[in-house]
Amino acid sequence: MAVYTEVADEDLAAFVARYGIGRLLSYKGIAEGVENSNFLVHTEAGHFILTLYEKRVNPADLPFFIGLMQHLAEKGINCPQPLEAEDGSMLGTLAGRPAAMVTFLDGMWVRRPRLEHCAALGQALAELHLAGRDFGMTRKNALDVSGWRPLYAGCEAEADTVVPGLSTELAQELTFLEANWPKGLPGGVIHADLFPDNVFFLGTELSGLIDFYFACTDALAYDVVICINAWCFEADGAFNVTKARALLNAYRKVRPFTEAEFAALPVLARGAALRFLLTRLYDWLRVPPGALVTPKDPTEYLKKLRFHRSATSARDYGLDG
Ligand SMILES: Nc1ncnc2c1ncn2[C@@H]1O[C@H](COP(=O)(O)OP(=O)(O)OP(=O)(O)O)[C@@H](O)[C@H]1O
Ligand SMILES: N[C@@H](CCO)C(=O)O
Repeated sequence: MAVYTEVADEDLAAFVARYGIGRLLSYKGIAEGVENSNFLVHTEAGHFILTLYEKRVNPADLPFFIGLMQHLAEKGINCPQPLEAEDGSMLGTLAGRPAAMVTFLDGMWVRRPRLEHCAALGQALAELHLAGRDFGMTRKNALDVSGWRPLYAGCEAEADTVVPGLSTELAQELTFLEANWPKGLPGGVIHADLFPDNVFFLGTELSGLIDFYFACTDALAYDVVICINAWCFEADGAFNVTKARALLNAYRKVRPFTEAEFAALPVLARGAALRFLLTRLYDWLRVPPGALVTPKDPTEYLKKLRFHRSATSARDYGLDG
C-alpha cells in the first residue's frame, strides 16, 4: 500500500478547489509505490494525481523535483506536469504534509520488458538528459559514491544474516569503488530510479516517465547503467546482452557516449548495483513486524554486482565501439 496519510473528504475538496479544475467528483488511494501517498483524483476537468510527500522526502528538495517536472514537460518529455494553484504555487499542504497535484499519464508499466521496450527506454532516457541540459537548478545525489559508506555502516553488522560473507564482500566492493569511481564524466540532470515501474507504455510505445523523487545532478552515464541493471537482467538473474545493446544503441543515437563514458561503463554499473543493493539491504534489515510493504530483494542486486565485476569493457554490454 502507499497511502500513509489519510485525508478527510472536505479537506481534499478544499485543496482541489485551489486549482481551477472544477469540482471534486471522486478519488481513491493508489496501492502502488512505497515512498509517498498517492491518490487518483477525478474532477470536472479530468483525472489528476495528488501526492502527499512522506517522511523520506526532504521538503527542501521539493522545489527541485517540481521545477524539474515542469521544465521537462515544457520541453516535450512525457512526464507529470505539476498544476499551478490559483495563487501561483505548485506546492501546498494537505493533512499536515507537503502536497502537489500533477497531470495523469495514460499507460501501464511492463512487468517483463522486451527488446523493443528496452530500446524505447534508451531513447527516452537520452531525450530526458538532453531536455535537462538547460534546467537551472541542481541537487546533489545523496546516494552517490560518498553516500554508500554510511549506508553500509548501517547494515554491516547484520549483512551476513542475509547472505553469509556479505559484509566482507560489500566492504571490499566499497573500497574498490571509492578508489576507482570515475570523475569528470558528462553530467546533468538524471532520473536515478528509472525502473520499469516508473515507465508507462501503451503497447510498445513509451507514454510516460514518472517518479522524479530521486532525480539529481550526476554523471549521465550513471543513469544509463541504473537502467541496464533494472531492465536487462532476466527473472532468473541472467544478463541479457541483446537487451543491453538495444538500450545503449537507442540511447547513443540521441546522445552519443564519450570515450570516457564508454570505458567507465563496467565500473559505473558496479556502483549502480551496489547503490540499490545497499538501500534494499538497509530496508530489508529494518522491516517492521506486520509491515504492509514488502521490501525488495537485496540479493537480486548482489547477483547483478557480481556480473559487473566480471565485465571488462563496454563489449560485455553489447557495444563494439
Ligand atoms: N502522473 C501519473 N499518472 C498516472 N499514474 C501515476 C502518476 N504518478 C503516479 N502514478 C501511479 O501511482 C503509483 C505510485 O507512484 P510513484 O511510483 O511516483 O510512487 P512512490 O511512492 O514515489 O513510489 P516508489 O516506491 O516507486 O518511489 C504508480 O505506480 C502509478 O500507478
Ligand atoms: N527502484 C528502487 C526502489 C524505490 O525507488 C528499487 O527497486 O530498489
